[in-house]
Amino acid sequence: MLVGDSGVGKTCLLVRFKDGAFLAGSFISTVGIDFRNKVLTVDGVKVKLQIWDTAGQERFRSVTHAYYRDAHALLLLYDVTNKASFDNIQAWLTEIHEYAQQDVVLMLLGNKVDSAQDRVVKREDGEKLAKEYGVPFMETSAKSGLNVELAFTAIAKELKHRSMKLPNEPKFKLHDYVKKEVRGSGCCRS
Ligand SMILES: Nc1nc2c(ncn2[C@@H]2O[C@H](COP(=O)(O)OP(=O)(O)OP(=O)(O)O)[C@@H](O)[C@H]2O)c(=O)[nH]1
Repeated sequence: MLVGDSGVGKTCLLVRFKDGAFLAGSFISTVGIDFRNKVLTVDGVKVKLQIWDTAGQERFRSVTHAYYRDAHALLLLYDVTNKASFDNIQAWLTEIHEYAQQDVVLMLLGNKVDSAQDRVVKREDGEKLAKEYGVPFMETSAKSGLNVELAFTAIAKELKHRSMKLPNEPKFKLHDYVKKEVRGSGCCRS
């Protein structure tokens, strides 16, 4: 499930991952909740991800609360060009703590890194916050595609590992895996 303030790029991130495209132009806010499926092959095993895209707007909050309970993983986004969306991360984490399963897989994503000139949230601030809460962290761009595949693959690997629990398989380490992240703005393919 994708969560975070309105306008941080949740729908665009999902569309980039699902269709490999960027929704340029006018911003159409998600109403309530929507989902898309994508099948990934992870270590030779097919994993079907059902990805729920939530509305970031406050007025839909009661709708999204109802979905937290069934989520196996949450991608929590802020927009590196919008300080308020970063400042609200703690409130989102409180909400997640209240409504989601205790062992939910959680990852923090700083999106829109292609907009280097408009950046107001430093990479180190994202890293620091993620470290404080023990959450894996990456910077992404739905516009350029930077780290989008990697973020969803990391989640898929973790979920596959949890569901299969093969005795001889080494433990998958999500925190280590996200170190494959490509740094920079990744500017720009549409
Ligand atoms: N430059 C840039 N713009 C982006 C990126 N991702 C999204 N946007 C733009 O940000 C705006 C909001 O994107 P959405 O994906 O609709 O945001 P959202 O988080 O789904 O918003 P809600 O549905 O209201 O919760 C749109 O105008 C997008 O084109 C990105 O990675 N880079």
